[in-house]
Amino acid sequence: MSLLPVSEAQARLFALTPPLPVEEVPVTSCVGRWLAQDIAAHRDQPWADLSAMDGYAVRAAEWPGPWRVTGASTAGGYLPTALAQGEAYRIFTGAPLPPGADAILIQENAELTGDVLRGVDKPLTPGLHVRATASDFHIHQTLLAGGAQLNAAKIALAVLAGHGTLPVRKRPTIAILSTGNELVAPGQPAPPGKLPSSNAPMLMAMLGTVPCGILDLGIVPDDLETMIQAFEKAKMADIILSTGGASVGDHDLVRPAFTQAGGSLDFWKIRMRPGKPLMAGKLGHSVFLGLPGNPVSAFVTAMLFLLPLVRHMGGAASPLPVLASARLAAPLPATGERDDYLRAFRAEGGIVSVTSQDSAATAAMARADCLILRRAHSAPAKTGDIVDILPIPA
Ligand SMILES: Nc1nc2c(c(=O)[nH]1)N[C@H]1C(S)=C(S)[C@@H](COP(=O)(O)OP(=O)(O)OC[C@H]3O[C@@H](n4cnc5c(N)ncnc54)[C@H](O)[C@@H]3O)O[C@H]1N2
Ligand code: MOO
Repeated sequence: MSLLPVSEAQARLFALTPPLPVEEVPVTSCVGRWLAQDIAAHRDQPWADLSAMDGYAVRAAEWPGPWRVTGASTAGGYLPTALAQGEAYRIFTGAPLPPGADAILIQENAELTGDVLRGVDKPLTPGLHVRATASDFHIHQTLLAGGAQLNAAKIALAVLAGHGTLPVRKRPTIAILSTGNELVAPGQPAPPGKLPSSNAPMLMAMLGTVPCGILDLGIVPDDLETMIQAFEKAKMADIILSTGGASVGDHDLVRPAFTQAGGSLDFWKIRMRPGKPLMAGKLGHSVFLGLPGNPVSAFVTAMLFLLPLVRHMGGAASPLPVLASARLAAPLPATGERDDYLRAFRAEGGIVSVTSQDSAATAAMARADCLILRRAHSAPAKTGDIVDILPIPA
């Protein structure tokens, strides 16, 4: 079987399923979710000409007064009546200007004797310290595009626009199977021949950065029947995620177990290093993603396939990771048949690749804060060359 280019595999993975259905979610629970449609304003913001400062509402042309203070306007108070000539209103931040007023004399520049007000310092200009009606946004204006990811600022905007809930895509549920006879649960004794299972905790940490629900189905031994049963159980999730058993060895049973459980494989083996044995397919309504067992391979394939799949199912407009550019602090050798995703970190002099690029080298992986993408058949790279990188989310 020839190796599938990464971008083709990503496209085929997304083609296995449309984004999940839409649900209305309270604004306080929307962070990280993707909007299912454009969001328009239900109101003007500000709803009237509002004062930006504490002081006095006046006509700028009447500078420097004197004015007679005949009323007051407060945020949330009665709507002020119109200002007559020579009149000023006491006003506070966020309060509406009385009709006729066009500027705010801040109280630091005001001299008040009884109810007679005079201005000091610089003359007023119309509009000074006034937030004009709808200057932030106006009713019916489209404020947020479908597919945008909701962060704190976008949620604030939606609330001010009049929304209490927002239409977002459902979060995918993910069932994780850690395959391998050699594995023991985290923190358990690992006698010779055994190994703490680190992939599920690592993947759960990565999935903590995207909206989803996780079902850890634990360690599954390399036994065909048990593995088939594990797939049967995992079918309730939107995504079935396995690690290990993806390669060609006698104990690599994930593929046969998946197909015997009724799954249909869409692709296997990607033109990338690490991560070649990655596979994907469909089992019932679930998308199946089989990651290689080596921790570094599982990490890199999760960045390039698992997190993008969650974003795609969650309705993201741009589910793929975004490349950045960086300068190399040291040369890199030519690449071979596969795209290399080198673990690296950003230092003062540029990007430095970690000492070991072995796909089982977890200590080296833990020092990395980015991946350098070196496409297949690239010539050697020199110190100072600009390369593509994928920042690793904190
Ligand atoms: N003859 C060939 N051998 C291999 C090939 C190949 O093309 N021909 N591909 C190699 C590549 S590339 C990779 S990557 C690995 C992937 O193998 P598997 O997905 O079958 O993974 P396992 O053999 O089950 O495990 C590999 C390695 O990772 C450790 N492991 C597994 N699960 C976990 C876990 N949950 N936590 C921590 N560590 C885990 C496992 O003990 C092994 O050391 O295959 C190459 N072989
Ligand atoms: O492609 Mo494997 O993931 O190198 O180690």
